[in-house]
Amino acid sequence: MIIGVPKEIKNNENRVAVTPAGVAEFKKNGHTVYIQSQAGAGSGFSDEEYIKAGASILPTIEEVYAIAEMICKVKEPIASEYPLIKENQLLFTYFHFASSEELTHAMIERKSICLAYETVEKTDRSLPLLVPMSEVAGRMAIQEGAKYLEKPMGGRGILLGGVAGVKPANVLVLGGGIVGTQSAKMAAGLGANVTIMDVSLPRLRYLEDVMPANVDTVMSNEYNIREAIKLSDLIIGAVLIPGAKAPHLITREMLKEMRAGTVLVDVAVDQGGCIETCKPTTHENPTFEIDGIVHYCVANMPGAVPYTSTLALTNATLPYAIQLANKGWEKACRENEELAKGLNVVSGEVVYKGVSDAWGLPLSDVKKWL
Ligand SMILES: NC(=O)C1=CN([C@@H]2O[C@H](COP(=O)(O)OP(=O)(O)OC[C@H]3O[C@@H](n4cnc5c(N)ncnc54)[C@H](O)[C@@H]3O)[C@@H](O)[C@H]2O)C=CC1
Ligand SMILES: CC(=O)C(=O)O
Ligand SMILES: [Mg+2]
Repeated sequence: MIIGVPKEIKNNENRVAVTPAGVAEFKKNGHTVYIQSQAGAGSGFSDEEYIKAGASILPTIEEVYAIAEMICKVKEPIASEYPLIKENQLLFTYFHFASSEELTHAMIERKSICLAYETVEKTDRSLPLLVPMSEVAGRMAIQEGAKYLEKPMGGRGILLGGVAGVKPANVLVLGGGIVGTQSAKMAAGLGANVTIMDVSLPRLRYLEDVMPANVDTVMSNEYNIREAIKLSDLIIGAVLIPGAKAPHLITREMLKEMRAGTVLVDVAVDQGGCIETCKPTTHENPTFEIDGIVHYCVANMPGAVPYTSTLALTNATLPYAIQLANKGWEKACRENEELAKGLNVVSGEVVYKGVSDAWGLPLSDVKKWL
Protein backbone atom coordinates (compact mmCIF):
# COMPACT_ATOMS: atom_id res chain seq x y z
CA MET A 1 0.00 0.00 0.00
CA ILE A 2 1.07 3.60 -0.54
CA ILE A 3 1.08 5.52 2.75
CA GLY A 4 1.21 9.30 2.97
CA VAL A 5 2.11 11.37 6.02
CA PRO A 6 1.33 15.08 5.74
CA LYS A 7 2.77 17.76 8.00
CA GLU A 8 0.15 18.80 10.57
CA ILE A 9 -1.19 22.29 10.00
CA LYS A 10 -3.40 22.87 13.03
CA ASN A 11 -2.15 25.69 15.29
CA ASN A 12 1.01 24.56 17.12
CA GLU A 13 0.42 20.93 16.23
CA ASN A 14 3.95 19.57 16.32
CA ARG A 15 3.19 15.85 16.38
CA VAL A 16 3.68 13.57 13.39
CA ALA A 17 1.72 10.37 12.69
CA VAL A 18 4.64 8.10 11.70
CA THR A 19 8.21 8.10 13.07
CA PRO A 20 11.29 6.82 11.20
CA ALA A 21 10.88 3.57 13.20
CA GLY A 22 7.31 3.34 11.82
CA VAL A 23 8.59 3.85 8.28
CA ALA A 24 11.02 0.96 8.75
CA GLU A 25 8.14 -1.25 9.93
CA PHE A 26 5.97 -0.33 6.92
CA LYS A 27 8.92 -1.06 4.60
CA LYS A 28 9.48 -4.44 6.24
CA ASN A 29 5.86 -5.25 5.39
CA GLY A 30 6.39 -4.29 1.75
CA HIS A 31 4.74 -0.85 1.73
CA THR A 32 5.77 2.51 0.29
CA VAL A 33 5.83 5.58 2.53
CA TYR A 34 5.79 9.23 1.47
CA ILE A 35 6.49 11.85 4.11
CA GLN A 36 5.88 15.54 3.55
CA SER A 37 9.12 17.48 3.96
CA GLN A 38 9.60 18.68 7.57
CA ALA A 39 6.57 16.70 8.82
CA GLY A 40 8.66 15.29 11.67
CA ALA A 41 10.71 18.41 12.45
CA GLY A 42 8.53 19.50 15.38
CA SER A 43 8.98 16.09 16.99
CA GLY A 44 12.72 15.96 16.41
CA PHE A 45 12.80 13.79 13.25
CA SER A 46 14.63 15.15 10.21
CA ASP A 47 13.86 14.36 6.56
CA GLU A 48 17.23 12.59 6.42
CA GLU A 49 16.22 10.18 9.20
CA TYR A 50 13.03 9.32 7.30
CA ILE A 51 14.98 8.76 4.08
CA LYS A 52 17.43 6.50 5.93
CA ALA A 53 14.47 4.48 7.23
CA GLY A 54 13.25 4.00 3.66
CA ALA A 55 10.72 6.80 3.07
CA SER A 56 10.54 9.21 0.14
CA ILE A 57 10.12 12.90 0.90
CA LEU A 58 7.56 15.00 -0.99
CA PRO A 59 7.81 18.78 -0.88
CA THR A 60 4.09 19.64 -0.67
CA ILE A 61 0.96 18.47 1.10
CA GLU A 62 -0.85 18.32 -2.27
CA GLU A 63 1.58 15.68 -3.52
CA VAL A 64 1.16 13.58 -0.39
CA TYR A 65 -2.64 13.49 -0.66
CA ALA A 66 -2.49 12.91 -4.42
CA ILE A 67 -0.30 9.79 -4.21
CA ALA A 68 -1.44 8.05 -0.99
CA GLU A 69 -4.01 5.27 -0.57
CA MET A 70 -3.86 5.70 3.20
CA ILE A 71 -3.21 9.03 4.89
CA CYS A 72 -1.84 8.74 8.44
CA LYS A 73 -2.37 11.94 10.39
CA VAL A 74 -2.67 13.15 13.97
CA LYS A 75 -5.42 15.78 14.00
CA GLU A 76 -8.59 16.09 11.96
CA PRO A 77 -8.23 17.54 8.44
CA ILE A 78 -8.77 21.28 8.43
CA ALA A 79 -10.63 23.24 5.75
CA SER A 80 -7.65 23.74 3.43
CA GLU A 81 -7.14 19.96 3.35
CA TYR A 82 -10.74 19.05 2.46
CA PRO A 83 -10.32 19.49 -1.32
CA LEU A 84 -7.17 17.33 -1.30
CA ILE A 85 -9.00 14.26 0.04
CA LYS A 86 -9.93 11.70 -2.61
CA GLU A 87 -12.92 9.37 -2.89
CA ASN A 88 -12.18 6.05 -1.14
CA GLN A 89 -8.93 7.37 0.36
CA LEU A 90 -8.42 5.93 3.83
CA LEU A 91 -7.81 8.55 6.54
CA PHE A 92 -6.45 7.22 9.83
CA THR A 93 -6.38 10.06 12.40
CA TYR A 94 -8.30 11.77 15.22
CA PHE A 95 -11.57 13.23 13.90
CA HIS A 96 -13.82 14.03 16.92
CA PHE A 97 -16.78 14.37 14.53
CA ALA A 98 -19.30 14.98 17.32
CA SER A 99 -17.70 18.37 17.95
CA SER A 100 -17.73 19.59 14.33
CA GLU A 101 -20.72 19.50 12.03
CA GLU A 102 -18.65 21.20 9.30
CA LEU A 103 -16.01 18.46 9.36
CA THR A 104 -18.68 15.74 9.35
CA HIS A 105 -20.34 17.18 6.24
CA ALA A 106 -16.98 17.78 4.54
CA MET A 107 -15.93 14.15 5.00
CA ILE A 108 -19.34 12.90 3.82
CA GLU A 109 -18.93 15.00 0.70
CA ARG A 110 -15.36 13.79 0.01
CA LYS A 111 -16.56 10.13 0.20
CA SER A 112 -13.37 9.10 1.97
CA ILE A 113 -13.00 6.31 4.55
CA CYS A 114 -12.65 7.95 7.98
CA LEU A 115 -11.21 5.65 10.62
CA ALA A 116 -11.02 7.63 13.85
CA TYR A 117 -8.33 6.94 16.43
CA GLU A 118 -10.67 8.01 19.25
CA THR A 119 -13.31 5.34 18.66
CA VAL A 120 -11.08 2.31 18.05
CA GLU A 121 -12.27 0.21 20.97
CA LYS A 122 -11.14 -3.00 22.65
CA THR A 123 -13.59 -5.62 23.92
CA ASP A 124 -13.01 -4.35 27.48
CA ARG A 125 -14.33 -0.96 26.19
CA SER A 126 -10.97 0.77 26.54
CA LEU A 127 -9.88 3.14 23.77
CA PRO A 128 -6.29 2.15 22.92
CA LEU A 129 -5.58 5.04 20.55
CA LEU A 130 -7.03 7.70 22.85
CA VAL A 131 -5.38 6.47 26.05
CA PRO A 132 -1.82 7.69 25.39
CA MET A 133 -2.92 11.22 24.48
CA SER A 134 -5.34 11.30 27.40
CA GLU A 135 -2.42 10.41 29.64
CA VAL A 136 -0.48 13.35 28.22
CA ALA A 137 -3.40 15.80 28.33
CA GLY A 138 -4.39 14.73 31.85
CA ARG A 139 -0.91 15.43 33.14
CA MET A 140 -0.64 18.68 31.17
CA ALA A 141 -4.00 19.92 32.45
CA ILE A 142 -2.51 20.43 35.91
CA GLN A 143 0.64 22.13 34.55
CA GLU A 144 -1.53 24.49 32.52
CA GLY A 145 -4.03 24.95 35.33
CA ALA A 146 -1.26 25.83 37.79
CA LYS A 147 0.13 28.38 35.35
CA TYR A 148 -3.22 30.11 34.73
CA LEU A 149 -3.98 30.19 38.46
CA GLU A 150 -1.10 32.67 38.76
CA LYS A 151 -2.35 36.23 39.19
CA PRO A 152 -0.56 37.73 36.18
CA MET A 153 -2.20 35.02 34.02
CA GLY A 154 -5.70 35.96 35.21
CA GLY A 155 -6.06 33.36 37.97
CA ARG A 156 -6.86 33.61 41.67
CA GLY A 157 -3.19 33.70 42.57
CA ILE A 158 -3.10 30.50 44.56
CA LEU A 159 -0.30 27.94 44.68
CA LEU A 160 -1.63 24.40 44.15
CA GLY A 161 0.30 22.89 47.05
CA GLY A 162 0.10 25.83 49.45
CA VAL A 163 2.98 26.12 51.98
CA ALA A 164 3.42 25.43 55.69
CA GLY A 165 0.64 27.20 57.56
CA VAL A 166 -1.39 27.91 54.40
CA LYS A 167 -3.99 25.60 52.88
CA PRO A 168 -3.41 24.12 49.42
CA ALA A 169 -5.71 24.77 46.45
CA ASN A 170 -8.85 22.75 45.75
CA VAL A 171 -8.85 20.86 42.46
CA LEU A 172 -12.06 19.33 41.09
CA VAL A 173 -11.75 16.68 38.39
CA LEU A 174 -14.96 15.86 36.47
CA GLY A 175 -14.60 12.36 35.02
CA GLY A 176 -12.31 9.74 36.53
CA GLY A 177 -11.14 8.00 33.35
CA ILE A 178 -7.67 8.30 31.85
CA VAL A 179 -7.47 12.11 31.75
CA GLY A 180 -9.08 12.42 35.18
CA THR A 181 -6.81 9.85 36.80
CA GLN A 182 -3.64 11.45 35.45
CA SER A 183 -4.83 14.94 36.44
CA ALA A 184 -5.69 13.79 39.94
CA LYS A 185 -2.32 12.09 40.36
CA MET A 186 -0.42 15.18 39.24
CA ALA A 187 -2.47 17.58 41.37
CA ALA A 188 -2.18 15.30 44.39
CA GLY A 189 1.56 15.01 43.85
CA LEU A 190 1.83 18.80 43.99
CA GLY A 191 -0.03 18.76 47.31
CA ALA A 192 -3.45 20.04 46.24
CA ASN A 193 -6.74 18.94 47.77
CA VAL A 194 -8.30 16.85 45.00
CA THR A 195 -11.86 15.67 44.38
CA ILE A 196 -12.66 13.30 41.51
CA MET A 197 -16.26 12.90 40.35
CA ASP A 198 -17.55 10.14 38.10
CA VAL A 199 -20.92 8.49 37.42
CA SER A 200 -19.42 5.02 37.59
CA LEU A 201 -19.36 3.58 41.12
CA PRO A 202 -16.92 0.79 40.19
CA ARG A 203 -14.58 3.45 38.81
CA LEU A 204 -14.88 5.56 41.98
CA ARG A 205 -14.22 2.45 44.05
CA TYR A 206 -11.07 1.72 42.06
CA LEU A 207 -9.86 5.32 42.35
CA GLU A 208 -10.55 5.42 46.07
CA ASP A 209 -8.32 2.37 46.35
CA VAL A 210 -5.33 3.58 44.34
CA MET A 211 -5.26 7.34 44.94
CA PRO A 212 -3.26 9.02 47.71
CA ALA A 213 -4.97 10.37 50.84
CA ASN A 214 -5.38 13.90 49.48
CA VAL A 215 -7.79 12.66 46.77
CA ASP A 216 -11.50 12.18 47.54
CA THR A 217 -14.01 10.47 45.29
CA VAL A 218 -17.55 11.82 44.97
CA MET A 219 -20.52 10.70 42.83
CA SER A 220 -21.03 13.03 39.86
CA ASN A 221 -24.45 14.68 39.88
CA GLU A 222 -25.69 18.23 39.53
CA TYR A 223 -26.14 18.75 43.26
CA ASN A 224 -22.62 17.63 44.14
CA ILE A 225 -21.09 19.60 41.28
CA ARG A 226 -22.91 22.80 42.37
CA GLU A 227 -21.56 22.37 45.88
CA ALA A 228 -17.99 21.61 44.81
CA ILE A 229 -17.52 24.44 42.29
CA LYS A 230 -18.06 27.10 44.97
CA LEU A 231 -14.80 26.15 46.64
CA SER A 232 -12.75 24.90 43.68
CA ASP A 233 -9.73 26.83 42.44
CA LEU A 234 -9.04 24.62 39.43
CA ILE A 235 -11.63 22.48 37.61
CA ILE A 236 -10.64 19.85 35.04
CA GLY A 237 -13.27 18.71 32.49
CA ALA A 238 -12.45 15.07 31.72
CA VAL A 239 -15.70 13.27 30.92
CA LEU A 240 -16.27 11.16 27.82
CA ILE A 241 -19.13 9.31 26.23
CA PRO A 242 -17.16 7.63 23.41
CA GLY A 243 -17.69 9.23 20.01
CA ALA A 244 -20.57 11.40 21.29
CA LYS A 245 -20.98 15.03 22.29
CA ALA A 246 -19.89 15.62 25.90
CA PRO A 247 -22.68 16.45 28.38
CA HIS A 248 -22.59 19.99 29.84
CA LEU A 249 -21.92 19.42 33.54
CA ILE A 250 -21.15 23.10 34.21
CA THR A 251 -23.59 25.54 32.66
CA ARG A 252 -23.09 29.23 31.99
CA GLU A 253 -25.36 30.10 34.91
CA MET A 254 -23.17 28.06 37.29
CA LEU A 255 -20.16 30.32 36.68
CA LYS A 256 -21.76 32.82 39.08
CA GLU A 257 -21.27 30.33 41.90
CA MET A 258 -17.49 30.28 41.41
CA ARG A 259 -14.89 32.61 42.86
CA ALA A 260 -13.25 35.10 40.49
CA GLY A 261 -10.02 33.73 39.06
CA THR A 262 -11.11 30.10 39.20
CA VAL A 263 -9.51 28.25 36.27
CA LEU A 264 -11.43 25.79 34.08
CA VAL A 265 -9.42 23.40 31.90
CA ASP A 266 -11.92 21.61 29.66
CA VAL A 267 -9.89 18.75 28.23
CA ALA A 268 -13.11 17.28 26.81
CA VAL A 269 -13.37 20.26 24.44
CA ASP A 270 -12.44 17.97 21.53
CA GLN A 271 -15.83 16.24 22.01
CA GLY A 272 -17.61 19.59 22.37
CA GLY A 273 -16.63 20.23 26.01
CA CYS A 274 -18.34 19.46 29.33
CA ILE A 275 -18.43 23.13 30.36
CA GLU A 276 -21.10 25.03 28.43
CA THR A 277 -19.01 28.18 28.02
CA CYS A 278 -15.97 26.37 26.58
CA LYS A 279 -15.11 27.01 22.94
CA PRO A 280 -12.01 25.49 21.31
CA THR A 281 -8.86 27.60 21.68
CA THR A 282 -5.29 27.24 20.40
CA HIS A 283 -1.87 27.02 22.02
CA GLU A 284 -1.20 30.48 20.61
CA ASN A 285 -4.24 31.91 22.40
CA PRO A 286 -5.24 29.28 24.94
CA THR A 287 -7.51 31.13 27.36
CA PHE A 288 -10.43 33.51 27.56
CA GLU A 289 -12.42 34.88 30.46
CA ILE A 290 -16.17 34.87 31.14
CA ASP A 291 -17.61 36.34 34.35
CA GLY A 292 -14.09 36.45 35.84
CA ILE A 293 -13.56 32.71 35.25
CA VAL A 294 -10.51 31.69 33.20
CA HIS A 295 -11.28 29.11 30.48
CA TYR A 296 -8.51 26.98 28.94
CA CYS A 297 -9.91 24.87 26.07
CA VAL A 298 -7.08 23.79 23.77
CA ALA A 299 -8.29 20.90 21.62
CA ASN A 300 -4.82 19.53 20.84
CA MET A 301 -3.03 19.84 24.16
CA PRO A 302 -0.49 17.03 23.46
CA GLY A 303 0.65 18.93 20.34
CA ALA A 304 2.66 21.22 22.63
CA VAL A 305 4.83 18.38 23.98
CA PRO A 306 5.55 16.52 20.74
CA TYR A 307 8.75 14.84 21.95
CA THR A 308 6.62 12.86 24.38
CA SER A 309 3.34 12.75 22.48
CA THR A 310 4.53 11.57 19.06
CA LEU A 311 6.27 8.55 20.56
CA ALA A 312 3.38 7.76 22.91
CA LEU A 313 0.83 8.06 20.10
CA THR A 314 2.73 6.11 17.45
CA ASN A 315 3.57 3.31 19.91
CA ALA A 316 -0.19 2.72 19.98
CA THR A 317 -1.23 3.51 16.38
CA LEU A 318 1.50 1.70 14.41
CA PRO A 319 0.30 -1.90 14.96
CA TYR A 320 -3.19 -0.90 13.73
CA ALA A 321 -1.78 1.08 10.79
CA ILE A 322 0.26 -1.97 9.74
CA GLN A 323 -2.89 -4.14 9.80
CA LEU A 324 -4.70 -1.60 7.62
CA ALA A 325 -1.81 -1.48 5.17
CA ASN A 326 -1.32 -5.25 5.02
CA LYS A 327 -4.98 -6.20 4.56
CA GLY A 328 -6.74 -3.08 3.26
CA TRP A 329 -9.36 -1.45 5.51
CA GLU A 330 -12.26 -3.79 4.63
CA LYS A 331 -10.45 -7.03 5.50
CA ALA A 332 -8.62 -5.48 8.47
CA CYS A 333 -11.93 -4.24 9.95
CA ARG A 334 -13.71 -7.52 9.16
CA GLU A 335 -11.05 -9.47 11.03
CA ASN A 336 -10.52 -7.01 13.87
CA GLU A 337 -13.62 -5.70 15.65
CA GLU A 338 -11.46 -3.09 17.46
CA LEU A 339 -10.56 -1.42 14.18
CA ALA A 340 -14.13 -1.69 12.82
CA LYS A 341 -15.30 0.43 15.77
CA GLY A 342 -13.02 3.19 14.48
CA LEU A 343 -15.03 3.60 11.26
CA ASN A 344 -17.08 6.81 11.55
CA VAL A 345 -17.79 7.90 7.96
CA VAL A 346 -17.51 5.51 5.00
CA SER A 347 -17.98 6.52 1.35
CA GLY A 348 -20.32 9.40 2.21
CA GLU A 349 -22.32 7.61 4.93
CA VAL A 350 -22.15 7.97 8.71
CA VAL A 351 -21.59 4.57 10.37
CA TYR A 352 -20.97 5.65 14.00
CA LYS A 353 -24.02 6.21 16.21
CA GLY A 354 -22.52 9.02 18.35
CA VAL A 355 -21.90 11.02 15.17
CA SER A 356 -25.32 10.38 13.59
CA ASP A 357 -26.95 11.35 16.92
CA ALA A 358 -24.85 14.51 17.24
CA TRP A 359 -25.93 15.90 13.86
CA GLY A 360 -29.24 14.13 13.16
CA LEU A 361 -27.80 12.22 10.20
CA PRO A 362 -28.91 8.79 8.98
CA LEU A 363 -26.90 5.88 10.37
CA SER A 364 -25.69 3.18 7.95
CA ASP A 365 -24.67 -0.32 9.00
CA VAL A 366 -20.93 -0.62 8.51
CA LYS A 367 -21.33 -4.36 7.89
CA LYS A 368 -22.46 -3.68 4.33
CA TRP A 369 -18.86 -2.82 3.45
CA LEU A 370 -17.17 -5.56 5.46
N1 LIG B 1 -7.98 18.47 24.55
C1 LIG B 1 -7.09 17.55 24.26
O1 LIG B 1 -6.00 17.84 23.76
C2 LIG B 1 -7.36 16.13 24.55
C3 LIG B 1 -8.63 15.75 24.89
N2 LIG B 1 -8.93 14.47 25.26
C4 LIG B 1 -10.32 14.22 25.63
O2 LIG B 1 -10.49 14.10 27.02
C5 LIG B 1 -11.75 13.46 27.25
C6 LIG B 1 -11.62 12.37 28.31
O3 LIG B 1 -10.89 11.29 27.76
P1 LIG B 1 -10.51 9.97 28.59
O4 LIG B 1 -10.13 10.32 29.96
O5 LIG B 1 -9.58 9.20 27.75
O6 LIG B 1 -11.92 9.21 28.62
P2 LIG B 1 -12.30 7.95 29.55
O7 LIG B 1 -13.35 7.22 28.80
O8 LIG B 1 -11.09 7.25 30.01
O9 LIG B 1 -12.94 8.65 30.84
C7 LIG B 1 -14.14 9.34 30.80
C8 LIG B 1 -14.81 9.22 32.15
O10 LIG B 1 -15.93 10.10 32.18
C9 LIG B 1 -16.89 9.48 32.99
N3 LIG B 1 -18.17 10.16 32.83
C10 LIG B 1 -19.11 10.01 31.87
N4 LIG B 1 -20.15 10.81 32.13
C11 LIG B 1 -19.87 11.49 33.27
C12 LIG B 1 -20.56 12.46 34.06
N5 LIG B 1 -21.76 12.90 33.73
N6 LIG B 1 -19.93 12.91 35.19
C13 LIG B 1 -18.71 12.48 35.55
N7 LIG B 1 -18.03 11.55 34.84
C14 LIG B 1 -18.61 11.07 33.73
C15 LIG B 1 -16.85 8.02 32.56
O11 LIG B 1 -17.46 7.18 33.53
C16 LIG B 1 -15.35 7.81 32.44
O12 LIG B 1 -14.78 7.30 33.63
C17 LIG B 1 -12.20 12.95 25.87
O13 LIG B 1 -13.14 13.84 25.31
C18 LIG B 1 -10.93 12.95 25.09
O14 LIG B 1 -11.14 13.00 23.70
C19 LIG B 1 -7.97 13.50 25.31
C20 LIG B 1 -6.67 13.81 24.95
C21 LIG B 1 -6.28 15.14 24.50
C1 LIG C 1 -7.03 13.23 21.58
C2 LIG C 1 -6.74 14.47 20.90
O1 LIG C 1 -7.64 15.15 20.48
C3 LIG C 1 -5.38 14.90 20.73
O2 LIG C 1 -4.46 14.19 21.15
O3 LIG C 1 -5.15 15.97 20.15
MG1 LIG D 1 -9.02 9.31 50.08
